[in-house]
Amino acid sequence: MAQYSRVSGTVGLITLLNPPVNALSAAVRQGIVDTLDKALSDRKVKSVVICGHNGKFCGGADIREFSSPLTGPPLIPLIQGVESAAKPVVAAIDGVALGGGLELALGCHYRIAHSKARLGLPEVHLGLLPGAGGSQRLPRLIGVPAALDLITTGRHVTGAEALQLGLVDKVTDRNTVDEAVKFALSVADQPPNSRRVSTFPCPRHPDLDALFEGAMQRVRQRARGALAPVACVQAIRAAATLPYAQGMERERELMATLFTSGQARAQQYHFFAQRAVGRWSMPSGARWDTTKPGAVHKAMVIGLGTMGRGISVALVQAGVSVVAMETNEKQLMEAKQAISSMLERGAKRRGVAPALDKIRYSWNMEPAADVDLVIEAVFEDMALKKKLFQQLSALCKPGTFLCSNTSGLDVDQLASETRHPELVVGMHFFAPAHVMKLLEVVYGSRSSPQAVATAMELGKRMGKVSVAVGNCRGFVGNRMLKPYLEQAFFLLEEGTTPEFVDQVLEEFGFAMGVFRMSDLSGLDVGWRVRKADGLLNVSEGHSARIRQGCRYSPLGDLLCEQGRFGQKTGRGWYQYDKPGGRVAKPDPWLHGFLEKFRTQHGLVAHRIDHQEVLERCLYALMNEGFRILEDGIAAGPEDIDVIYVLGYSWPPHRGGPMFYAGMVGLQKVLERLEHYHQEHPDIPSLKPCNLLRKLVVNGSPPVHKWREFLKKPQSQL
Ligand SMILES: CCCCCCCC/C=C\C=C\CC(=O)SCCNC(=O)CCNC(=O)[C@H](O)C(C)(C)COP(=O)(O)OP(=O)(O)OC[C@H]1O[C@@H](n2cnc3c(N)ncnc32)[C@H](O)[C@@H]1OP(=O)(O)O
Repeated sequence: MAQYSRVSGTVGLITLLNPPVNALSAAVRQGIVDTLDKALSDRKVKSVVICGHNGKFCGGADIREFSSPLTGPPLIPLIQGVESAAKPVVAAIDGVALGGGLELALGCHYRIAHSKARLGLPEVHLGLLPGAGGSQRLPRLIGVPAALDLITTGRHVTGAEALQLGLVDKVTDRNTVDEAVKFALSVADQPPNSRRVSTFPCPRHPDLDALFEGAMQRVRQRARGALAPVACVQAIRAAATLPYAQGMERERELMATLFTSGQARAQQYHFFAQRAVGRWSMPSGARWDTTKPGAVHKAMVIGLGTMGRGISVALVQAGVSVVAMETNEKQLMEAKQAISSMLERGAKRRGVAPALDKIRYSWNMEPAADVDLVIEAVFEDMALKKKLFQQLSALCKPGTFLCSNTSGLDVDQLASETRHPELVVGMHFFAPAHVMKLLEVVYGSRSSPQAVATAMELGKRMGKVSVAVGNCRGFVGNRMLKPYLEQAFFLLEEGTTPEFVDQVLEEFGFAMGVFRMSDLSGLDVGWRVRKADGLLNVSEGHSARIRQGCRYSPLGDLLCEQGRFGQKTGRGWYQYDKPGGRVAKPDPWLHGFLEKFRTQHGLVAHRIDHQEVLERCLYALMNEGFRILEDGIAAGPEDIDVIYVLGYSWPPHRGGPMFYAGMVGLQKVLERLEHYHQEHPDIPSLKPCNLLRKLVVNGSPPVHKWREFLKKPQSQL
């Protein structure tokens, strides 16, 4: 709804009221229509101010309403009504003006913003475009290049940046509504005719064709296969080349296509899933809303390789005092330099001073005695980590939380080395740790709810989306990666090439195919893990393609034995011009090696098509996702999907692997897995999981209903 009052004698004040973000629900839209009508028909009112309740202008259209038929006044004519008002209308922008909220402000004749307010058109992240005139008004107001940037990236700008762009008329650090009312009094006698943005000509640009071609190329590269960014560019092109009314018609057509697309559904699901994962629970019944996190003022990071450095930066930027520790003095100095420059670069980007005084460096563990939380990020070696946890347990003050950045080792084993296993949790960051938004918080069988709440809260402070998951090998993300990688290797053995597999996966929407990605992260990483798991030993009398009773591909190991570790050595699944080179080129040596391997193992290469590559890689991964749900390692499909989109570059417009399984159809996924498992009975990851069968038997319910079919995990406390 919207509240109405008359202030300062002649200003009609409309306040949008729909906590928490004053989204434009049907009731709010109706409220705006009614109150605007009141203001315009009140002869005492000379000008109008629109603001939002509780310091937030408006978070946009109410996304929850997108899945039901439209009720209440539609937004486009509503904004048109604001713009065509005969009395000046001023938007008082506090907090946020996003999506439909900013479009409403663009319909106002003046915009006054708080310097710290955030403005933006983030519809592209919901699979949409600014479809209430935003794609037509914004370029007319701030020019085509700036509009292309804001609309296709969906990025938010501060009030201060908005002033520079010409998006707002005035910025204030005082009370925005008071300033807007003063402003409204000052323009009360000025007819708003010349202030209607829809009547502005779109600023000219010397080479529109080149500009749009460049923009189209960029959006296609950034989000392969996503419809919304392309439609955004097309709509802005209409603004630049057509009269307003025709541009609006084009915007409507494009929006109608997007609105009903599976991609929009997937991205809106992802929006709510990111928020849903914050409402975590544990098998013991402990929950996010009944558990108080511990206070973390001071933390210690142990091990300053790439991960430890990024974690230190993320903590400092979140306002936590950090002791960064590394035993080797030379490495400590190198890390100090790297961390300082990361902090400086980050501060420059955010327009603040770098908080270099928030971090100090140590080559011994003594400072651990005085911190609230420790995150170890040492080499992925269980023996080393165990020793460290023993030492920490003896050194730290009572109540210090002990966290491991392990990407897959057993958190319970680490906890068992300490006097207080309840204080131990996994905090699995993703590289680069100060940039990537995902954090897997891993609870062991003895982790206390408070330890989990503390890690979850700390993740939030660092700007991350934290997902609480149970303890198992690889947790959620890396556990699911295993069958995916495995299939890719098997497909090479059976006849295809790394280039073809990567092409198929990149066409699906991954930024990088599995082999390109493996070259980037280093083939030796997986090799070391397989070695530790005893997988490199061939049992006597057995084929090299069978290990521990299952089909195994030694291809990755054979490349590592040749010193081919990927980009860093200039050779991997591809060749590079030099060690550290980034441009992957097909490698004839590798093709010859694959042929030799097949001959050696009596394999006859056969033609593998696009469908088989995609299905075997993705369905094996999804199947593991169903197993993870069945095992209670993830509480729901949203947790898995958020992990995959934010941590493993799963394309957001496909929602995440579990959502995608629902889109494909669970019945089809089951049938194809059955088919592939019949063809390859020695690959257990292709055997359809029971939960998948159960869901199919129960009519393939939509993803938000799957939790009803999951066993309630037993309390482990
Ligand atoms: C047939 C074809 C017809 C087509 C015609 C259609 C014409 C349509 C016309 C206009 C369309 C306009 C499109 C839009 O406006 S889409 C919405 C654009 N806005 C956004 O994307 C903003 C989304 N929100 C955020 O980014 C953040 O929530 C933010 C506002 C920055 C606040 O962040 P924070 O303080 O961190 O809080 P939370 O994110 O946790 O949010 C708090 C709760 O509020 C819920 N929320 C937020 N925004 C919305 C929204 N726009 N609609 C509904 N609900 C929203 C959010 O889910 C949280 O609730 P919960 O915890 O219960 O999930």
